[in-house]
Amino acid sequence: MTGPAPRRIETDICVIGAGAAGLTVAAGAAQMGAGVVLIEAGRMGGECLNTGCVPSKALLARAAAMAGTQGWPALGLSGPPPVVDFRAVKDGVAAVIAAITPMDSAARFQGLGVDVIAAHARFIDRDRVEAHATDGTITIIRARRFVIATGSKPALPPIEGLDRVVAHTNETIFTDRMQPAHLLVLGGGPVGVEMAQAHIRLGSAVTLITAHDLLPTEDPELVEVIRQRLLAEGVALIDHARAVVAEPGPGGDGARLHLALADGGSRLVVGDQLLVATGRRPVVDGLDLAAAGVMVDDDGIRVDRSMQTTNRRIFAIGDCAAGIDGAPPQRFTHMAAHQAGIVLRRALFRLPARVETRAIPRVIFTDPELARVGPTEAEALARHGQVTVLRWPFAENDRARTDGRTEGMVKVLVGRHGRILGAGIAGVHAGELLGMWELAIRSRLKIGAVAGLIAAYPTRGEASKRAAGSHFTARLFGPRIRRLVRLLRHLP
Ligand SMILES: Cc1cc2nc3c(=O)[nH]c(=O)nc-3n(C[C@H](O)[C@H](O)[C@H](O)COP(=O)(O)OP(=O)(O)OC[C@H]3O[C@@H](n4cnc5c(N)ncnc54)[C@H](O)[C@@H]3O)c2cc1C
Ligand SMILES: NC(=O)c1ccc[n+]([C@@H]2O[C@H](COP(=O)([O-])OP(=O)(O)OC[C@H]3O[C@@H](n4cnc5c(N)ncnc54)[C@H](O)[C@@H]3O)[C@@H](O)[C@H]2O)c1
Repeated sequence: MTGPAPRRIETDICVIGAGAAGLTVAAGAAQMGAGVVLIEAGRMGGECLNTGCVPSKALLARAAAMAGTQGWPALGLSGPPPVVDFRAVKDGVAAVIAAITPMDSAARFQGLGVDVIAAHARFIDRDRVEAHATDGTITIIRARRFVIATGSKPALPPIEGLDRVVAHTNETIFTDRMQPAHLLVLGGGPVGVEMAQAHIRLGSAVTLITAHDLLPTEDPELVEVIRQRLLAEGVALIDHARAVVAEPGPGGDGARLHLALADGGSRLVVGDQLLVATGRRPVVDGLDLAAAGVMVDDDGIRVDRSMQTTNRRIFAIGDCAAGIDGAPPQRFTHMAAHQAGIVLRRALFRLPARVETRAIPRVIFTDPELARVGPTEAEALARHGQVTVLRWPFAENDRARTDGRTEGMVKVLVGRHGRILGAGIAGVHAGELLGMWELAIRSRLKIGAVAGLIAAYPTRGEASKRAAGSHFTARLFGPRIRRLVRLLRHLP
C-alpha cells in the first residue's frame, strides 16, 4: 500500500531547526522577501527558550531573590525568612517560558511569510530535503540554499551503570517540580555551576563533581571569585574527580556515584537527584549529511568562516557547527544569531561575510557573574608573546561598596601600542559591563580611549575606566612628569 504523494516545494532558503540560529535566519530572510521553508521536529524556540538560557536564568533570578534575604541583617533589615515553595518556583519558570513562546511560535513565523513544517528533516541528495511529519505526511523541499541549525544535545559521559540511574540533564531538570534534598551535579562548566548555585540558594544541598578545574576554559584568577562564592554558600566542590560507576540511590531515586580522584584515591557521593552537565554533542544523526556532501568533524559540522559547509550551497550555524580554524565551537545564543546574520549576507546578497573570532563575549550567570570578551590571559600570552595585565578590584569601587558587594575585579589584557586584546570581569552584573570592552576590541581602540571616558559616579563601570587608567599610572605619577611640572611652575 502506498501513502499519498509527497508535497513538493521549491524555495529560496530551507532552514532545518527552529532554535535561536534557525529562527534568526528564517525571520530575517522572510522579512527581506525571500521564500523560506522552516522545518522543526520538536518545539519551536529550541533549547534556549525551552531547556536552556530562559529557564536557567529564570531559576537563577528566583534563587538570587532568596539569597538576597540572607543579606538582610547586614543591611539593618529583619523579618521572618521567606519559605521556598519549589513547585511555585518551577511554575514561575514555566510562566517565563510561556510568556516568550509566542515570539518563537509557528503562528508568528507564518505571519512573516515562512512556510513552517513540523517534521523531521533529512537530505535526499545535494539539493533536496525530505521532511517526515509524525502523521506520515512527507514534503520534499528543493531549495537554492539550505541552512542546518539542528543544535546540540547533552553528551553523557561513559560511566558504568549510568543508564540504570534516573539522571537529569538540562532537558528535564527545569520541569521536575520535586525539590532535591541533595542534588549531585556532574560537570563544572557553565551549566553545572549555574545550576549548583540556583539549587543551593533554593535550599537543596549540592555536591558539584568535576573532572578538571572548575570552569576550565576561563581565567583561573576570575574563576576563583566564583569558586569562593559557591563554597561560601555551601556547595560541596569535588574537582579533579571522575565518576566511574553509577548506581541508583536509596529507594531507586537519585544516584550513588563512585568517584576516581586525581590523586589516585576514590570516594562515594550520594544524592536524591543527579544532574549530568558534562558537555554537548552536535545533533547530526538522521540528517543523512553524506547524501548532501556535508562533512562532519567530532565537534560538529565542518564550516568555514562564512559558515559554509563542504557543500557550498549548504550552511551550518549555531550549536551544530564545529569550531572554526581549530577553535572550539562557540555554543551561545548570541553566536547563533551572529552566524545567522553572516548567512543572510552570504545567501541573500552574495556579499563576503566572515564570522567574528576575536571578540566573542560570554557570561556565566552565577552571582557574581563571570564575563569575558577576547582571550584569557594564558591564551593572549600564547598568541601575542607579551601582554600587559591591568586590574581594578571592585573593593575600590564606590558603587560596589554602597551595595555591599565588593568581590571580584575588572581585568584587562593590553598588547603592543596599547591595543586592547581582551577583558574579563568577575563581579555582580559583570555581563552588563562587557559591551563597552567588546566595542573597544572590535573597533581596535587603544586603552587610552577607555581611560579617557567620563564614567558616571557611582557606577560599577568606573572600575573599567580605572583599570584602563592604571595603564598610565606609572608614567603619569613618575619622575619625568614630576620634573616637567616643576619646570612649568617657573613659567609666568
Ligand atoms: C542550561 C543551558 C543554559 C544556557 N544558557 C545560555 C545563556 O545564558 N546564554 C547563551 O548565550 N547561551 C546559553 N546556552 C546555550 C544556548 O542555549 C545554545 O547555544 C543555543 O540554544 C543554540 O541554538 P541553536 O539554534 O543552534 O540550537 P537549538 O536551540 O538546539 O535548536 C535546534 C532545533 O533543531 C531541531 N532539529 C534537530 N534536528 C532536526 C531535524 N533533523 N529536523 C528538524 N528539526 C530538527 C531541534 O528540535 C531544535 O529545536 C545554554 C545552554 C544550556 C544547556
Ligand atoms: N551562560 C552561558 O552562556 C551558558 C550557560 C550554560 C551553557 N552554555 C553553553 O552550553 C555549553 C555546555 O555547557 P556544559 O556546562 O554542559 O559543558 P562544558 O563542556 O562547558 O563543561 C563540562 C564540564 O564537565 C566536566 N566533565 C566532563 N566529563 C566529566 C566526567 N566524566 N566527570 C566529571 N566531570 C566531567 C568537564 O571538566 C567540564 O568542566 C557551554 O559550553 C556553553 O556554550 C552557556
